[in-house]
Amino acid sequence: MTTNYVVAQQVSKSFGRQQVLNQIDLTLPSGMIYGLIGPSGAGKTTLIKSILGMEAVDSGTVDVMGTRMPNRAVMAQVGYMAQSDALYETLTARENLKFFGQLMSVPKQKLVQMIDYAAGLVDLTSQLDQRVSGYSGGMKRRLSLAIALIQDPRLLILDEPTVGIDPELRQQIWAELNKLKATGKSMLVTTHVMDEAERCDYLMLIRGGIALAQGTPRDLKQQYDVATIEQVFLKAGRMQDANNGNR
Ligand SMILES: Nc1ncnc2c1ncn2[C@@H]1O[C@H](COP(=O)(O)OP(=O)(O)OP(=O)(O)O)[C@@H](O)[C@H]1O
Repeated sequence: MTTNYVVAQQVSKSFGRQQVLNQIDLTLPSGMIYGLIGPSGAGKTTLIKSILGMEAVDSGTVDVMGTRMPNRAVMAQVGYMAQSDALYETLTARENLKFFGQLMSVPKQKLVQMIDYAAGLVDLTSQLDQRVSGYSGGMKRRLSLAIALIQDPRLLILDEPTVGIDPELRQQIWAELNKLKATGKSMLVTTHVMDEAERCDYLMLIRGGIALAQGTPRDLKQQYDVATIEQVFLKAGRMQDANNGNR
């Protein structure tokens, strides 16, 4: 049976006079990679934070794992990788992983195994005992991803996980995300990288807080009669601008 890990219905949110999310619906079942694409300022991070219960919505509802959000216990079960890295720079990567693992109540015997697994996944095994202050931007990003995985979550929410990560490692990370998916885990991923959008099972195109289009990459390309998601993105944007101009 397919379970819905996330069900967001008619979510709206404003900051002051600016409406950042306008009646967004999003359903994320188990075993799916769901991509959120949209230009800078479209509302992607605000939507993610609303789903996590970190941002209060003005109207609409969000359920995660069948529980109405906000809910601290459920939030703690979600692997979340924020857009900016929240790492302890004076600690080593291993110490960071250990700290966050303990915070997430990972059992002691499992923690050592999970640190090895997560570090291997992001190719940081040989640098695990270096201080984070000496890490490059891409290494920090990879460590943040490892931390999001440390408690072996069923749901991962990743805000631009591959920014600053070189193409080869990005391939490896996507291969691993697909493996995680095959075990029934789900991922909600924001990205600016169009070839990553093509790798998602399902996409929401969001612009100015409005879900312009939703569907599988193949459906979207058919719907807009174009060859790539980048072209879908451009065409949907132009159509939105034309509609706004007509109002
Ligand atoms: N706490 C806040 N207070 C006021 N405005 C905010 C706040 N957070 C976000 N915004 C505004 O809401 C809009 C959407 O921001 P959001 O970060 O959700 O966009 P985004 O699609 O994630 O962009 P990016 O791809 O650049 O990360 C932006 O105009 C932003 O300035």
